[in-house]
Amino acid sequence: MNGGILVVTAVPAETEALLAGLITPASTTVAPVGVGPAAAAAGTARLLALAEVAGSPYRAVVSAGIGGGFPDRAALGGIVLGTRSIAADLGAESPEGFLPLDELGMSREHLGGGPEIPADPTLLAQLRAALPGATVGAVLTLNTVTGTAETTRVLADRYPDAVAEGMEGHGVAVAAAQAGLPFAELRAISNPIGPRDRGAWRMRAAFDALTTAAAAFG
Ligand SMILES: O=C(O)c1cccc(C(=O)CC[C@H]2O[C@@H](n3cnc4c(=O)[nH]cnc43)[C@H](O)[C@@H]2O)c1
Repeated sequence: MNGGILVVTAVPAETEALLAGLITPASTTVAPVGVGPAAAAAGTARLLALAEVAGSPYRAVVSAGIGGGFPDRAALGGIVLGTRSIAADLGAESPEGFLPLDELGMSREHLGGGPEIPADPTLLAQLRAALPGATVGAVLTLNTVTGTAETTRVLADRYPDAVAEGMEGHGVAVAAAQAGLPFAELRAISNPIGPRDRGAWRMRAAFDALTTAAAAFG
């Protein structure tokens, strides 16, 4: 869509939930690009490049979908807006703890967008104004869904401002950064981060929240 926003999700069900809530569908493209940061980065970069080649580049990119919420930081069925998207397992272990990619001595040109990519302030402000009930904080991107109390505690301690986790945000952010486009991340909380417990999932509430939140994209 010429000059429109590109909203990418992991799976078609998330795309459909958002499409059901758009007010002006002509100004927003919603598309599934795959699960995990690699698929999300590759799929988003391809869509951005195709639009550029067609002479109708997008003006902004949003990573949207369901996600896990840190207990007491983000409510089930609520919406989270990311202040920054963090590649929380991209780096190196050491006896002193996790070392993020930018602390491994590599030159900046090899870091892509870097292991932490901030949301565009103007785009985030627009989304916050449209979604005043949203929880705002850092969103982690992980290749592995957190499933133990220990990992939950480690991540919560390492990132005190993190409110949610997903598997795509940072990958989408890298594609947006490399295309020079504003980026933001939106997550509807489907499950608490912690010991694996399918009984605690609230998928219907999260998908309904995505549909309601879609009005923020126009
Ligand atoms: O099998 C499990 O234990 C499990 C727990 C949570 C999510 C899944 C998924 O397969 C969904 C991955 C999909 O949804 C996003 N998502 C939703 N909740 C989380 C989460 O707690 N941590 C990370 N990602 C989550 C994610 O962005 C993927 O697109 C399985």
